[in-house]
Amino acid sequence: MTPTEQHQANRKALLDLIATHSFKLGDFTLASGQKSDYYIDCRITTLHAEGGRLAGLLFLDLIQKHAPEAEAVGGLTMGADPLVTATSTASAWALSEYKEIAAIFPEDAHEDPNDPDALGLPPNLIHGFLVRKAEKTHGTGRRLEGFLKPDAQVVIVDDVCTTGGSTILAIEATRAAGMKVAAVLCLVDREQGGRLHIEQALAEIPTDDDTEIPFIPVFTASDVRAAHIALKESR
Ligand SMILES: O=P(O)(O)OC[C@H]1O[C@H](OP(=O)(O)OP(=O)(O)O)[C@H](O)[C@@H]1O
Ligand SMILES: O=C(O)c1cc(=O)[nH]c(=O)[nH]1
Repeated sequence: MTPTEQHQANRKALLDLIATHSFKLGDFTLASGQKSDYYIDCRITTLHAEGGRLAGLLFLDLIQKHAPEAEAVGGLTMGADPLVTATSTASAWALSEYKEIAAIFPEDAHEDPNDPDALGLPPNLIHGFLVRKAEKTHGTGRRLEGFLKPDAQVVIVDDVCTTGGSTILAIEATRAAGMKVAAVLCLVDREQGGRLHIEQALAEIPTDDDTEIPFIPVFTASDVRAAHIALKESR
């Protein structure tokens, strides 16, 4: 399987897990206070062993593509917690796998687009940090826990985006701590305006080379609903 085929297979497997375990119909109140007749409880999937592995691999692929200089991934507790850990762990496994292969084939451990056997450069470790909803009033009193490095490029993640308010809080706290947001990833966009709010917030952040900071939702709520229906019909 090529890396692209593997990425697509991981995407499909993760979508099916979300559609099976996380999609619920009923009466729900959302974080924003809005009412909804459905809820996507992503934590069930991101805390599922295989769901966490797949989410980590997919987020790592997206970070390598859209924010290759990123040193860390972080987000607002607690929707982001399993995603942050899964992504940082996936990066450590990727590096350890690279080192194992490079030890066996040291002549391939280089970057050369003309050499089909070239392993490329070793993948970066992506560390993790979590943003508290409120600063701790004891201990270290920190708002951000884990990785913290002034001017480091980091990627913000969230499991669900409805109004985008939670993701924007994480972006603001991360910037207030002195780090640079290089991209924003979200597992499921509910298509209720959050995308626009996040993109507007990102557009206001000055970047060194005037490029736009990307917001990348992996799935939409419509994808999840369609997969839920398809899986139900196939049973
Ligand atoms: O786009 P928004 O309108 O901000 O809504 C999305 C947020 O809602 C959920 O978190 P919740 O506030 O339920 O808290 P939890 O993650 O601590 O459970 C979810 O994990 C997102 O972070
Ligand atoms: O907006 C929210 O609070 C929300 C919606 C949803 O589908 N899932 C979730 O975890 N939070």
